Amino acid sequence: MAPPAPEPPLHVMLVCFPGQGHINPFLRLANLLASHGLRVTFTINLSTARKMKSLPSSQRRSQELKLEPNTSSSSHSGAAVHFDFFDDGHDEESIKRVPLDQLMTLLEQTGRRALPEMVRKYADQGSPVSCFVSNPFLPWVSDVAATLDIPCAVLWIQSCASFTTYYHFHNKLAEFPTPEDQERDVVLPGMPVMKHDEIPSFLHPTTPYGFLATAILGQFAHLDNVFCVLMETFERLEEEIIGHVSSFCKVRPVGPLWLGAKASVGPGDLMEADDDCIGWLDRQEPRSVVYVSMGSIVGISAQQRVEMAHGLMGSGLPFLWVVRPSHEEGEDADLGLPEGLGERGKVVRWVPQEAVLGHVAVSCFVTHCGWNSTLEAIGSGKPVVAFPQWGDQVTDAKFLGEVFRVGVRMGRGDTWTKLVTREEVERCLREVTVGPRAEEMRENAARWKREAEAAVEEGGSSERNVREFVEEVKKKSVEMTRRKTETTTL
Ligand SMILES: O=c1ccn([C@@H]2O[C@H](COP(=O)(O)OP(=O)(O)O[C@H]3O[C@H](CO)[C@@H](O)[C@H](O)[C@H]3O)[C@@H](O)[C@H]2O)c(=O)[nH]1
Repeated sequence: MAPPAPEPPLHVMLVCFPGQGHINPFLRLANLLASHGLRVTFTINLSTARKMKSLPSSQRRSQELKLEPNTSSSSHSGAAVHFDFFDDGHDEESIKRVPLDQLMTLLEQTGRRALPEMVRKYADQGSPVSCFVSNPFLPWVSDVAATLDIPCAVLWIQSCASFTTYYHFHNKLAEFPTPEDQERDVVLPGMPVMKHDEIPSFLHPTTPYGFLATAILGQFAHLDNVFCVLMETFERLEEEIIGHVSSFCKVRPVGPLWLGAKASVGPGDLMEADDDCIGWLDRQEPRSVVYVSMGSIVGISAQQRVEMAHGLMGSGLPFLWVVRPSHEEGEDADLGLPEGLGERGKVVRWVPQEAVLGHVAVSCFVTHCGWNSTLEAIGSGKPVVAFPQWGDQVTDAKFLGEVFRVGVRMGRGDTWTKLVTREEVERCLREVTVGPRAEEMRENAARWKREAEAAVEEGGSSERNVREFVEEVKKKSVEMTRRKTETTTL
């Protein structure tokens, strides 16, 4: 008699929002789950996927479309990361012109139709979807999952501090700044007191991005639909806050995903990296270079670029600066940087950031404090100059400076309109590199690096949480199959 056919691996479908800050942690989670023997389907809108795949395979970090998991075990037949895309009716160029609020609606309309079709397709292929992992900007995914009777988790890709702040705001559990009292402090359990410009700025009454608050808060209205919140953080980093959040919500800190996933993240970069930046770093003295990057979305004004340039030059330190024109200026606009800038520094449009931060030549990181960059700095043990612009970045900056104690904050208030002068840039750079607290910041950064590595090692808190999540998905899958069998036989 022929042996029974092997069971297909559990199948988890990750639904990602089209932004670099989302794609990176989602791809990292995809790799990680596949290394635990799951089949993972990474789903995103087609026009974004085209940009991800079009990158040259020679690029240092973004290798070719990665279909095999980073696993040493061969026992998980069929386990891998697969890609599947839903058509949003746009191409790579036209999607860039869709305003963010309209993009949200477009993704919901096209995604709501496409996901059930994909689920049917996989069931027909003998690889039914056992679990969805949704994105905080796509709260409707958990509705779709509920309609299909498939369990759904969410990957929260910002800090637990931001999570609890949004939660308390959504549920009206604390006092927040109001139009009448714009400078009110915010007091939340397990958190240091936050000033009005330290809460995620979308929650402030003066924000021009109210629709983003609505989108993010949508996740909290759907929290009952998800059986667990995977979080891109680690227990030691936000111990007290995670402890408090665990009293009202099932959270599993699984980060830093970039350290845990170990492998390259696949074809995630939406921009092409400079070919020579690592070679350039190799030619610099150890612990000498200032690395400057404002992530994938933030563009600083032309005037601010000039101040930054003079501040960098005035510091006398070599620098690697990732800078692009702002969205309003357009991709091809001239950066208008002062002459002589190239003598001590290298100006590029995109780098393989993990490799840059891990390079021995880099001494500190001037960052906008997106949560991915924050965790990449923490996991690389580099002190920071925090230059937040909006959203969770201002909260992350507070934690980097005052709680993790690995840096200083540059500029306060509305940095969109207020200029941070060249003198201020220089002063902050001096403070983190040679100032009286520089050594202490370096030691703290080195300690956080060790903590981050310990969290993702075998038996570490994040590694354990991933394993327990996989077990939970298995149990839920068995329950789901039993429920469906009972329904069919009735
Ligand atoms: O030259 C570069 C610049 C950036 N990166 C990567 O791009 C990602 C950027 O992510 P992040 O640091 O989080 O910044 P944003 O792209 O600005 O992220 C958005 O999404 C994040 C997650 O929700 C939020 O925390 C931020 O506030 C929001 O701006 C990181 O993984 C970086 O390693 C590169 O690889 N090369």
